Amino acid sequence: MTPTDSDLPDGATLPDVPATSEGVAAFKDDLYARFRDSSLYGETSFAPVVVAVDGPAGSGKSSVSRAAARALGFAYQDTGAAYRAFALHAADSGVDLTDPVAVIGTLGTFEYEIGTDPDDHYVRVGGRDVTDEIRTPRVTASVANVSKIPEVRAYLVDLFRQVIASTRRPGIVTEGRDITTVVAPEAPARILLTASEEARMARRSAEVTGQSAEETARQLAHRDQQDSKVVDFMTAADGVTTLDSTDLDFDQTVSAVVELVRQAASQKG
Ligand SMILES: Nc1ncnc2c1ncn2[C@@H]1O[C@H](COP(=O)(O)OP(=O)(O)OP(=O)(O)O)[C@@H](O)[C@H]1O
Ligand SMILES: Nc1ccn([C@@H]2O[C@H](COP(=O)(O)O)[C@@H](O)[C@H]2O)c(=O)n1
Repeated sequence: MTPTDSDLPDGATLPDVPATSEGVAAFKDDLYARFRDSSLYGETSFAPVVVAVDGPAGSGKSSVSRAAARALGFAYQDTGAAYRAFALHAADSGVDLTDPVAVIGTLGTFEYEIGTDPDDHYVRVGGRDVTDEIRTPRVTASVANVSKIPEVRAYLVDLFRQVIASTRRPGIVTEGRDITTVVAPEAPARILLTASEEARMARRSAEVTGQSAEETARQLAHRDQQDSKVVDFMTAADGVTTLDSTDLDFDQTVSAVVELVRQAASQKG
């Protein structure tokens, strides 16, 4: 939706929209900066700029997307958190996770909330904070049982789109496995974030304690293998830019994502 002066604080006005694409990009940067620095998010009615990020386990989707969202003044949505939270909810409901009908039956009682502020990320189910619990090996090992069920995917894809539509920031970085292809195929910036299996395993091993590097690597490879039967997140779909972070450090990877978003904004402008 085109912004108008009524979207701004009393007395503030929007500058004239410049005629060139570079001018439009600069205009948007200026606009985003205004909203990033203001408390106006609650009063805007812009369609958010969607940045879609997919990739395999350990590629840096969550950490890089969150940092990029912070740098851009955008919201951040971790969709894997919803699959994890739903797996926890279904297990806590006492159903057998290998029984799809029983699992689908628990969707009706799944009360999910996610914090999309990159500086205040939380996940709640039924009002209970499960931000840390959904990262436990028990949940990680069980999540593929629910994420492979088409009815669960359809329900969560709808939920992700609602979160995107309800953001009050100028944009939202949404990451997962099927964001570039299913959740937001029309997003102006679509990125497949990859890294070699060795790099991903080494990064994941560095953060996991209490388990051998071999076991961590085995679990990561197993999860990718299970997940890739359901969605293809190893090859970039048409129009999706591959960003290989194998030889980039964390900050370089975040900068590369931000640059891709700026390029996409200027092309659209
Ligand atoms: N370019 C990079 N260089 C070094 N470390 C990185 C880089 N990108 C990410 N990391 C680190 O790799 C680890 C895994 O990243 P992250 O958890 O964001 O991956 P992910 O793709 O979300 O994984 P999963 O799908 O399993 O949740 C983190 O410790 C993160 O800080
Ligand atoms: N778009 C997505 C996101 C996630 N999944 C499934 O959830 C699991 C956990 O995701 P993380 O990003 O937190 O690792 C993942 O292994 C997938 O099974 C998905 O299917 N689609």
